[in-house]
Amino acid sequence: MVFPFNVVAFDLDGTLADTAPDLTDALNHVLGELGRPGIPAETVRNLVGHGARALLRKGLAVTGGSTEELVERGFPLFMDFYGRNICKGTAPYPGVEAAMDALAQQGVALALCTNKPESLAVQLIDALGWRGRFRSIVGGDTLPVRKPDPAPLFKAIMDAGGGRAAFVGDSITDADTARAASLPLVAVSFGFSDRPVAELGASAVIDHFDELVPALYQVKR
Ligand SMILES: O=C(O)COP(=O)(O)O
Ligand SMILES: [Mg+2]
Repeated sequence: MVFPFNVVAFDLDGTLADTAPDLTDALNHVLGELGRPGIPAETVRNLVGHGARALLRKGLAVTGGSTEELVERGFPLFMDFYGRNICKGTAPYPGVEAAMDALAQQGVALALCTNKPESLAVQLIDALGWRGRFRSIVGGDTLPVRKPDPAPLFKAIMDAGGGRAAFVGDSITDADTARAASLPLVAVSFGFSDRPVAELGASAVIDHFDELVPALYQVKR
């Protein structure tokens, strides 16, 4: 059977890898520098998905209040600390490399569409040894707009060669992006969603990456 998609685009944080430990360390480092208490990784999981500034803004909000001045003060500290510690506690989700191999064997091009700043996304993909797997990488600052605007997803797909495409993600941001792009979303149930994944309105939900290829056959359009 011919594979139903030419390009599969992936979100990064909470989809390909559990980045919460390193994001938490970086956020707590910055909060400490700004005189705030740290917050646990379980809370941080619910704050990721709208980019680094949004993470900082939400981290400040739950530890005493956020101002744009504090966000701007903290942002370079976050970029510096996280950049130096980006892959210490971060772990790929089980089966993700086998799933990427299976897609590549079908001739599918892999694209990355994350709200992480592009430089950090490239750095993390490099650290995970995945640079050769991705035909395109689009971050939250690659274009003037970020997810849930569909433009970054379209760019990631076109840069990867275009054609029939599906998106794989973990959060409401990804669901809104896929909807805006009129593309199918496969949602992962193990990511950073701040609400039950069943409520995202995804075309399919997977609990393990072994289910990705069958799910893509099922959602083909
Ligand atoms: O919020 C972020 O920094 C990135 O999150 P994403 O990879 O899930 O888009
Ligand atoms: Mg995500």
